[in-house]
Amino acid sequence: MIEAYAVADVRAVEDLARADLPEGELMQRASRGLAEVVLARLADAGHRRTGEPRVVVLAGRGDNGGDALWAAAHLAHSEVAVGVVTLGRPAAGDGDDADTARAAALEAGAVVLDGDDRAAGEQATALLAEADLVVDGLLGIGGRPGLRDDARRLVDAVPDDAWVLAVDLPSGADPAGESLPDDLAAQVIADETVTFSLVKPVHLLPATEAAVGRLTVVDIGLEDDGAGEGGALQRSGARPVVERLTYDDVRGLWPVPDAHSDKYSRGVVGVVAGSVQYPGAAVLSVLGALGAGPGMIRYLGPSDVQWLVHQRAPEVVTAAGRVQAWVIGSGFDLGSGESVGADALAQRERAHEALASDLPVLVDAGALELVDRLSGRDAPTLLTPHAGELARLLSTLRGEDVDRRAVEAAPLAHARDAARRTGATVLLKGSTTLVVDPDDGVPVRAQRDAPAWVATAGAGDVLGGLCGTLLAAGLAPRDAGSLGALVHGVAADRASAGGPLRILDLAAEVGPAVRSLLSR
Ligand SMILES: NC(=O)C1=CN([C@@H]2O[C@H](COP(=O)(O)OP(=O)(O)OC[C@H]3O[C@@H](n4cnc5c(N)ncnc54)[C@H](O)[C@@H]3O)[C@@H](O)[C@H]2O)[C@@H](O)CC1
Ligand SMILES: Nc1ncnc2c1ncn2[C@@H]1O[C@H](COP(=O)(O)OP(=O)(O)O)[C@@H](O)[C@H]1O
Ligand SMILES: [K+]
Repeated sequence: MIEAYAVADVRAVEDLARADLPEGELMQRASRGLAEVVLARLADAGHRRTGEPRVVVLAGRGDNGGDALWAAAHLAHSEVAVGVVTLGRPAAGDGDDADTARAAALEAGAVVLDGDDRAAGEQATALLAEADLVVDGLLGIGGRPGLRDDARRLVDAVPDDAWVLAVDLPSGADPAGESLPDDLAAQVIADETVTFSLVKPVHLLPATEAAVGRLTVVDIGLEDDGAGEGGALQRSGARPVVERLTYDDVRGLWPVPDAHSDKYSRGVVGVVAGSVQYPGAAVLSVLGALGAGPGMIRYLGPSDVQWLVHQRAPEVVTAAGRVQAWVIGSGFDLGSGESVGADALAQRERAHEALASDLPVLVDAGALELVDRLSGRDAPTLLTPHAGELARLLSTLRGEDVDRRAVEAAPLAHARDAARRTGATVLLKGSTTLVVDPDDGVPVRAQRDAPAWVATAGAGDVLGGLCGTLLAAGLAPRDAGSLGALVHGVAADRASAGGPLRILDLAAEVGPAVRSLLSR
């Protein structure tokens, strides 16, 4: 599991650690670790042009700039050609003279330019044009989202083929990971981000993760080292606010049958999905559920759709009976007004019954409009909207128009609001999928496991079925949603293998994905 801590907690942990250490020690550890990563990337050489490697370090006025400036000094000592552009007066480390790091970089042979000076600004642009690797030390966890014009001019001058390595986080990104900057161009888009001991929400949440690139964690000694006393993190009592399941977590969470299992104890999934208009969604929902290994599937829906489901999955039972969790809504066409047909009415009735039951229910797509049926529901409930569906759901809940773009600009806040208002767990789909519990104190899960090729019709239907099997096996909605998203992503990766994928292939890869994850 990867765990991220809120910025205020990170500062408290760092303060605790600093109290036991010589002045400036944490920044020295951070900058040395950072310089080592730079040296390793230069050695990788894939992104290097011919000739001697040129590193340009952008250093802002805070401690993020201090880290970058000290790293520049270490690099210059390692015979790397380093140019530094400062904006404002960079800090030089806890309690140090503000000029020490700058002087150290100069003395080690780095070219240091004052980016606030107009003439030097032009030199800085020329220096950047030749860079193989750019270290972004403009803003760290003290940064407000967005970049000022002076910083932006420098960032705009970074060549496309330079490796952009952000210190702690890409400057301009919201450290809390809550929102996109107003102007998307006003942030650094990093190839890699080097952070120090603790992962922060910016690194895992959907509004900011895409700008982070590859995440590398350098240990500066904030966590328990196993030597007995407990590290600053443990002593602070800080709890993570965001979590990400990794492949190694699957074995501990996945419901694996044993000698005492039978089809009922493993879990029967009831699927109420599809319509005469969208029959395929029923097939995909059922195949997603089957891939995850349920005890049994009951499919309820129009007889033509049942027939289609049976063509693909003869083991599906279509008679009513015992169920341990429901999956409702994929491919619904519930109709409205006078145009409601008998099939649509019957589907609506089945969905109402599922929501009125005391069984876990996964509510997808068309069934999300039955939101008024959620009030008073105590049983586990997992809503699985994409951004557009969440905007519609919130419009209904708030009684005012919520735009899809508003959801995309601040995904976590919107998912949290929907979870609070409905009392359900909300899984918001996207390239990073969020799973938000209605209880604010529970860490949010943020999964990013799928290739972008999976953004194709039907992928969500498979996900719903897959998560439904996990609910029927007894997993809580947060575990079912995040584990389901992980496995869905791995299956998509296998089906894609770097190219376009068909949804039936994705569904067929769910079982093999589980097998490979369980045998790690
Ligand atoms: N505190 C510690 O013990 C450690 C801190 N470290 C580094 O210190 C960083 C945090 O340093 P700071 O707290 O100084 O914060 P920053 O380095 O993020 O800088 C904040 C400064 O930038 C200004 N600013 C904020 N947003 C701006 C914007 N959008 N445009 C222009 N100026 C803006 C602020 O007014 C403030 O002066 C971390 O990210 C990390 O890189 C590391 O050295 C590890 C140890
Ligand atoms: N750019 C992307 N990268 C990775 N995964 C994505 C991306 N866009 C969407 N997804 C995933 O694809 C699936 C799409 O589901 P959904 O929007 O419900 O589609 P549909 O309703 O057609 O099945 C979700 O699992 C979502 O998380
Ligand atoms: K930075």
